[in-house]
Amino acid sequence: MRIVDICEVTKPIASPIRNAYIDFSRMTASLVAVVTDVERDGRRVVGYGFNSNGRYGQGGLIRERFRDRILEADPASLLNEAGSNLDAHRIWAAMMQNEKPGGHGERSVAVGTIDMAVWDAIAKIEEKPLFRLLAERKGVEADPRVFVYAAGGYYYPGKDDSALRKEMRGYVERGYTVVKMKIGGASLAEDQRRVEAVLAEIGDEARLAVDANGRFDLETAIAYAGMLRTYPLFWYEEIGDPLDYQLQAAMAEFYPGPMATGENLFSHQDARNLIRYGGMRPDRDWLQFDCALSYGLVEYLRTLDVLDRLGWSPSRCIPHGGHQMSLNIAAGLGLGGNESYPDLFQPYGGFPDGVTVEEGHIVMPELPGIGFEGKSDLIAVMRALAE
Ligand SMILES: O=C([O-])CC(=O)C(=O)O
Ligand SMILES: [Mg+2]
Repeated sequence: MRIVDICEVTKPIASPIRNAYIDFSRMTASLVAVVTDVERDGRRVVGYGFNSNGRYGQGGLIRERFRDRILEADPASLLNEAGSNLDAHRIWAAMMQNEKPGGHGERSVAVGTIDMAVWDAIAKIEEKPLFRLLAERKGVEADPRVFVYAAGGYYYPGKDDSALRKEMRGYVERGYTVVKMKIGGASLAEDQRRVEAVLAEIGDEARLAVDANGRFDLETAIAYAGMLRTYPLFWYEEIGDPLDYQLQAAMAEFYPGPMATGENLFSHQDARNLIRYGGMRPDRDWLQFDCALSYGLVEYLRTLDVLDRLGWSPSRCIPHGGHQMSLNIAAGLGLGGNESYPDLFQPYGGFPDGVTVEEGHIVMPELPGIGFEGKSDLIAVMRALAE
């Protein structure tokens, strides 16, 4: 049993939207295939992965460094003890040889993308949904019913309050009970008007979360907190710079409601620093680390260990990114849910065909691997890469 090839292609996921920090007019994502010599059901097992939106494709790093380290390793060194399957932890170690610690940069995105494809292959070789395999290995019960919320509410040219309300109404009609919108890309007064427009639209049918994408300095963060805390928000997300733990800690004094952050922290060490120094409150705040951006599930398992040691339940994690990999982690390891972008970043985001949102939850279908084969537009793009 061995990995015979690793293919990467960088694909556009461009759109005219913007958040408080970036626009997505040139956004790209890496799509990766890990091709094995294993056959299941008369078909070669190929694992697939891609990176989340918000960081660009990683073709350079994947092709120049990480792919070759796996392909040049002794194939037997990448298998589990029994030699019956690939071992994600050993493959991860092969990728990360000769890499210094710290200064994570974006190699974490390249490694996370390959790691996703490795786990897809492993679960396919075992002929199980990844969420079942993860629960089994951890000795816990899987729960295929996962909370999901609708992320959107971006700024884009010509978008007025009525378009924003219509977008949010669409999410509520599709079964979501929590919707998210961007703030920090306009004046405070304008954002307050937008927030009030959305709250008037959704009434008590759904809750609203807001996301500042790390835009605010302390003064602005506090000014927004004074405005936002008058509404019953689901959370106030990524208020200041992702690495400014002191700012995050200070916000607890000004914002009693739930806060969320972590999508731009890319390692278990960074996650640990957030918990140590960021003043996050385990009874109400949310952690959004996204394995596809942060060295993959092998590293995410370390992050969950760190959280456990520091008294945090996995149910406080609702990852960023809206991909099926995190849906599997949520269903298998008891996360609090997952992000979803109902109208964005297709075909990569979303659910397998036929899966619908009901009362803010989806039920995972029993598909081998991560479940990409159940999403026809996505698997068509994936198979074009490697099958
Ligand atoms: O706009 C983005 O970069 C995505 C984001 O923050 C989120 O999904 O929370
Ligand atoms: Mg965010």
